[in-house]
Amino acid sequence: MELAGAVILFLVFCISCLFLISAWKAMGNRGNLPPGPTPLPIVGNIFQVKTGDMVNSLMKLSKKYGPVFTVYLGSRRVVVLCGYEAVKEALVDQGEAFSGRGELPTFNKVTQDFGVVFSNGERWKQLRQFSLKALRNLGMGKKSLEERIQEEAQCLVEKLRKTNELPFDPTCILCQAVCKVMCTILFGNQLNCEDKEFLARVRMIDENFQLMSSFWGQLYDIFPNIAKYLPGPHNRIFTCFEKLAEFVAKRVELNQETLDPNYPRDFVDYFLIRMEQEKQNPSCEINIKDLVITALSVFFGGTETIGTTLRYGLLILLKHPDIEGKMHEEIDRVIGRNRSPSMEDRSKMPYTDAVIHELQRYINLLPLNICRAVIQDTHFRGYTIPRGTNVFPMLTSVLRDNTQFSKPDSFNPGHFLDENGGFKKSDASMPFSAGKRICLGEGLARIQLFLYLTTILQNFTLKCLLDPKDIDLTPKASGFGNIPHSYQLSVVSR
Ligand code: HEM
Repeated sequence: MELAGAVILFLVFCISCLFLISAWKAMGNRGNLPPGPTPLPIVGNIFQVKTGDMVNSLMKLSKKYGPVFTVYLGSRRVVVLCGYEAVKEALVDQGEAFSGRGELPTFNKVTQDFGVVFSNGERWKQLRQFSLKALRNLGMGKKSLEERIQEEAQCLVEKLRKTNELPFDPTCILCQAVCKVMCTILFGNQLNCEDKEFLARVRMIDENFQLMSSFWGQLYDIFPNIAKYLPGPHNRIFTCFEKLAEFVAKRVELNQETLDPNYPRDFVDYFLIRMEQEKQNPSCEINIKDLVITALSVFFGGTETIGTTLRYGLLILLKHPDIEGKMHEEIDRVIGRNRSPSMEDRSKMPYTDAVIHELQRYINLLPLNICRAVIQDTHFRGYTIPRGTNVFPMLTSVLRDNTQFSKPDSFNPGHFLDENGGFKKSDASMPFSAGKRICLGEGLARIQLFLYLTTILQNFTLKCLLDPKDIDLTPKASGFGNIPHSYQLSVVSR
């Protein structure tokens, strides 16, 4: 018996060794892939790409291997692109080849490959076209939507006034304002935004963005097949996403029940009508799950990105009161104190415009971008990247590229001003990414950032409990997103 046991153990050992060696060989067989550190079986480049510090580890590796290199996150092969030139060449010059969406396991557990953000192929093309058309019909870039945001900006001012110049954490107030606008776009005006369930969902959006960017979120994104068995805060991500998906699915059902095809009220209505029109079209691949997941992605993606940019932005302005002062001066001169800021004002406000561009550059909200994939075998800078390979077109390396910005690590609105104080564009300013999958909400985000920030500063001066020199602008977590440290501020009426 003992001998039989030893033989079995020996066989298991031999088979495991063979498996590990063949896995190692397969990973080591680079073909004509870009260079990179040698991976270990199963855990890949665990010693080079540090969980919890993915962004910095990848930037360090680019110093050794150059602007295009390969790493293994567990057993997933990822080609990393660094610097404006490499990212632009891939996403813009070879836009079609790099237009696939790669994996983001923390999201994929809920979305699978449904919805506009994570679908691929013909289904993605149709979803993107559907979504853009619906947003345009709803007035993206038109006066009606601008008026809705102006109205919300005034509500925000009222709420800020009620703080009576006492210190508060701005996270919820800002997130709520943005979320209300996103809800009007997606679900019309029927939603009661003071409702407890709605407010709980708003908190979940922020909580999830923080969790996804934390050590645990990164651990799950690198080793989903191991992390799914581990207890830990990452499991909360899926509870929150499921609750958010339930909330959105309920709203979609309500829209279905009350739909009048002649009077579409919101994004969901436009989508439902288009789905009905395409019912007989055999090449239409879109179904109700695509609508729910698209609405969930826009609800989550739209709210959290703008909310965090505003929160981080106010913290940066607290550290730079001189810059806030110059914005006050421009707002007073161009808009005055007696009317609401509007998008027409922006072209007359080069300083404010430059500050907002610089805020987005410096905050660098999604440093890794959202993972892409190549949709065919792709020749790139002398290498061959096999079809389906995941790609990180690192936005951090573009927004902090020292060939494009004179002082990339400092906050300096001068990056976007010419010698006469006029606004100066920069091709490397791509917080919304570039190419065929460029952020669908760029226009909407730019309107909201401009209107909220100018309306806040038209009415208030920002005050902090700390001395500006003690304010820490480094992110408290940097993974999927860059998350600012928690802080309190007070707003003093002007
Ligand atoms: C400050 C605000 C925002 C930032 C920094 C931002 C950034 C990004 C980035 C970097 C991507 C990935 C693009 C790529 O794959 O190359 C993206 C995709 C996307 N964003 Fe945004 N975003 C913002 C606001 C919004 C808003 C308000 C919406 C809602 C309409 C939105 C909807 C989307 C969608 C649907 C995609 C997926 C597009 C696709 O795969 O075709 N985003 N965003």
